[in-house]
Amino acid sequence: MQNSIALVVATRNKGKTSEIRELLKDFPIEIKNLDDFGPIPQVEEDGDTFDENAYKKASFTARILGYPALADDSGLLVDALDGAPGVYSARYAGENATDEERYAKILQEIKGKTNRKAAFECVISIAVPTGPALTYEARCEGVIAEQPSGSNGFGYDPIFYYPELKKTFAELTQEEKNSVSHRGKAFREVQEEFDKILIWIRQNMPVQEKFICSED
Ligand SMILES: O=P(O)(O)OP(=O)(O)OP(=O)(O)OC[C@H]1O[C@@H](n2cnc3c(O)ncnc32)[C@H](O)[C@@H]1O
Ligand SMILES: [Mg+2]
Repeated sequence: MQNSIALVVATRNKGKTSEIRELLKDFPIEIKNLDDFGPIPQVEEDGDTFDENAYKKASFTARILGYPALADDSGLLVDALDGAPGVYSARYAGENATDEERYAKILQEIKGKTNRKAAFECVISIAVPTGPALTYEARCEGVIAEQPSGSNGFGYDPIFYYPELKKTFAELTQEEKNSVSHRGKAFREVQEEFDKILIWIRQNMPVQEKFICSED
């Protein structure tokens, strides 16, 4: 009998959670969400890079909960806006804005510009409570659509047109999006290294009992 490892997916974004669960579904781990625990203080995502913020979220969660944790920090970079919204993607139109308000602001700002190139970037950090972490990152290139289209996915997906599939990300199924997206690509590396990651977690966890769940 083998014991499996529990891993907390440290995100409050339901769209991301769903994609990440799908990307990790074939692996021998027990995935926990933040909702599985009581109230947890929110991490301030004040880093200058996706790397910094992903590490902050993963290491903070691991430390507070005593489990290995995986965080994703990601965002949209628009060429004609000098890489904005970038690390500010989640709060581009203000803290309480909706996804629609955020992408409407981008459409407004690039109105009339000929260069509509954009990219999504994603950094995954997997951390243990004592601090060490592993990092994976990827990028996906596309263009900003003239108008929003599609209702799948989340965030900026309705305005992110992916030329190879001639659709916006919001017009793709979750499986199709995961097969080409920034998050999907970063997780492909996680998947390839999964055995090594499990060994690394076991070696770096301070207390062995809590994060190992018996399989029945
Ligand atoms: O920090 P957590 O709790 O994970 O959730 P979040 O929504 O705040 O996530 P980020 O801090 O990483 O902010 C990234 C923002 O970029 C956008 N984004 C990231 N990945 C995306 C994707 O695959 N499709 C569309 N928009 C995406 C989306 O609006 C996110 O809110
Ligand atoms: Mg966030």
